[in-house]
Formats: sequence, structure tokens, C-alpha cells
Amino acid sequence: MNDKKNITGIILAGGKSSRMGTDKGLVLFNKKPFVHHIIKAMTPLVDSILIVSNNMAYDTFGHTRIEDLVKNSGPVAGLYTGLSYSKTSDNLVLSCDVPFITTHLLRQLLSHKEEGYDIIQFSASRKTIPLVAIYQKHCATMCEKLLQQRELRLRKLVSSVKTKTIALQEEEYNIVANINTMKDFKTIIYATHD
Ligand SMILES: Nc1nc2c(ncn2[C@@H]2O[C@H](COP(=O)(O)OP(=O)(O)OP(=O)(O)O)[C@@H](O)[C@H]2O)c(=O)[nH]1
Repeated sequence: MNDKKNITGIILAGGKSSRMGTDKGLVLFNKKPFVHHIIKAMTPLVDSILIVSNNMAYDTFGHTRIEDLVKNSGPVAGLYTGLSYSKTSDNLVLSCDVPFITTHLLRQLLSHKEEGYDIIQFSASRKTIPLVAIYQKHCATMCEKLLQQRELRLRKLVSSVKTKTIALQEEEYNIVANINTMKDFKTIIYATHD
């Protein structure tokens, strides 16, 4: 089924990856970089993909790579860059550290996109997941304002606009697990993929 509907996919792949010690999006899962799995999950749902990263290694994935408009300022800056370049109102935004994400789950987010929210995100247990979410392009304006104030917390953006949070079922939590360390990675691999 071709269900592309004027949506841009944005992958945030900047940052320091200090806890991982190496660029997280390029860590291998099933012999492919995390970002490969994210691209694969997004592809059936979006018209084009933007990778926001200053690392040229991401050029090999066959999608447009753009560099942060504001350097060293965290995910809000990555989001600001992606939304500024995007040509569509709806944007499916993912971090580069969710290698278990599936098209099926992302479709759940998209099923709410006509409801008039600025952001639609998941939550797992009580933890919200603002980097597996849909953002309206106009959120770039709020990102810019926050960056000008040096307010770098993504949750500040999420709480400043009209946000819908979709609670996942417990059995879906691992699908959105974000991997910040090799220890996180090994724990989840042993729990779910062995
Ligand atoms: N483009 C862009 N993406 C970022 C930036 N900072 C973080 N990200 C992305 O946002 C997501 C969440 O980042 P974090 O895990 O909070 O931060 P990190 O700097 O990547 O990692 P740590 O140094 O371990 O905290 C990841 O997909 C990062 O690649 C940034 O400055 N620019």
C-alpha cells in the first residue's frame, strides 16, 4: 500500500553521543547502522527524508543531509534545522537512536495527524518520547525563539505548543527504546532478540 501523504521524514543524528562514545546512529544492529533501520521504518510513510547531522558519513545513505543551523545546541537545534528545510506541514521526526522502530508503530502516530495538534508524540509508561513524533513545520518558529533564549530543553517546546501524547501498550515499549549506551543496547538485545 502506498500511503505517502505529503510528509517529510526528519532524522536527528547530531549531538555528542558522549554516553555511547561513538556516533550512535552509525552503531550496527543486525549488521546495519541504526540509521538504516530508521530510514527503513520511515520510508513507506514519507515523501522524502532529511538527515540532520554535521557528520559526512551520513551522506552514504542516499538522502539529503543538512547541517545544524545553530551548532552545539542539542535536539531543539536539530529540529529547528530539519523543520526549517522541510517543505511540508507534517514532519515525522525520529532520533537516530531508536533502531527497533517499526513502520507499523509510526503509522499509529500518523493516524492522528488531522486532529490539529502541533506535536503528536508517544509515551511509554510515564516517559514521553518527543523524538518519535510528528511536528508541524511552524514549530520551527518556537524552536528559534527557544534557541535565542538559550533554552535547549526539548520538553520546553513540547509544553509550549498544542501536544497530543499517545500512550503505548507495555508490549510496545521496547520498539521505541532509545539506545544511549552499549549497555542499554546489550540489555535490550538480550531481552528481546535472543
Ligand atoms: N542535529 C542534531 N541532532 C542532535 C543534537 N543533539 C542531539 N541530537 C540528536 O537528538 C537525539 C537525542 O540526543 P541525546 O541522546 O539527548 O544527546 P546526544 O548528544 O546525542 O548524546 P549524549 O552525549 O550521550 O547525551 C539523538 O538522535 C541525537 O543524534 C544536535 O546538536 N544536532
